[in-house]
Amino acid sequence: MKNKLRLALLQMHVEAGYPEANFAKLSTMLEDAVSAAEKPDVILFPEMWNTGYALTQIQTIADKEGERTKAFLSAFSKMHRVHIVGGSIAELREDKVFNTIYVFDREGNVTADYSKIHLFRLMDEEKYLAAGDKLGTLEIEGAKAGMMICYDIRFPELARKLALEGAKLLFVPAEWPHPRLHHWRTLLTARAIENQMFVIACNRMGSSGDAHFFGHSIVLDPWGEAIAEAGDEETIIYADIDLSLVDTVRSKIPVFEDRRPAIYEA
Ligand SMILES: NC(=O)CCC(=O)C(=O)O
Repeated sequence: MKNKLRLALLQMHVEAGYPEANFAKLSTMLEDAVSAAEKPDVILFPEMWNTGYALTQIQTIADKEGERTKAFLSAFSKMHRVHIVGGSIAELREDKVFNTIYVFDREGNVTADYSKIHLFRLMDEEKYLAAGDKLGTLEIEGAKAGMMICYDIRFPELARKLALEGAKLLFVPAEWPHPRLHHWRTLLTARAIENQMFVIACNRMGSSGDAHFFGHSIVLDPWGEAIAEAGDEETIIYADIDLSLVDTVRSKIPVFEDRRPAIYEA
């Protein structure tokens, strides 16, 4: 297992309803990320980056079976020998639209996928999107990791399940708007502390209609300390992490040995 990983989080503006503009923007930011003095091992970007929340048009603009996204990101990851946790896209599968992450390894293979399982009613997701029904697990350089999408972070039992399955990192693409910056930071920090794992969360920035997205993409270590955090501008943030810190924290405060699930789990 490779313990040291360099992460890049692409905090981008998303043009709601304009996949062409979003593919072009992502392409530019991806090129910037791999041109950095020290190339990243893993790249993450925001939720629904291809369409944004243009939900009334989503059936026509969603990516059919994710084919366009997979062709684009597979070619990029292979060319630049980089892992990609592909934000999430609106993906048309049969007649339903899912909010789906695809993961690519350094050879351009799709190694995992996850469709958001908790739909966020405040943004009308349940009216236009279908929910996934399986856990999001992946491996990066031999390390187990988990995926959750945005609203999913309000469900601590999901993050705990991923940690119990061995995840040392948790990837979270998001489109999380004002006024809930305090919730964003607090929930992500809690997931990192309680599960003693790295949390890597990439939010979009900018506005779409009445929704204003604050960015604040963040990388938290297993102590819950922010080791990189963006402001509200369009930017790329980088973080160098050492996965051995997960074992160090878990041996100092052995939460996973001390659990008493027989008392509090149904
Ligand atoms: N796209 C989302 O799931 C937004 C979640 C959110 O804003 C929240 O407060 O939860």
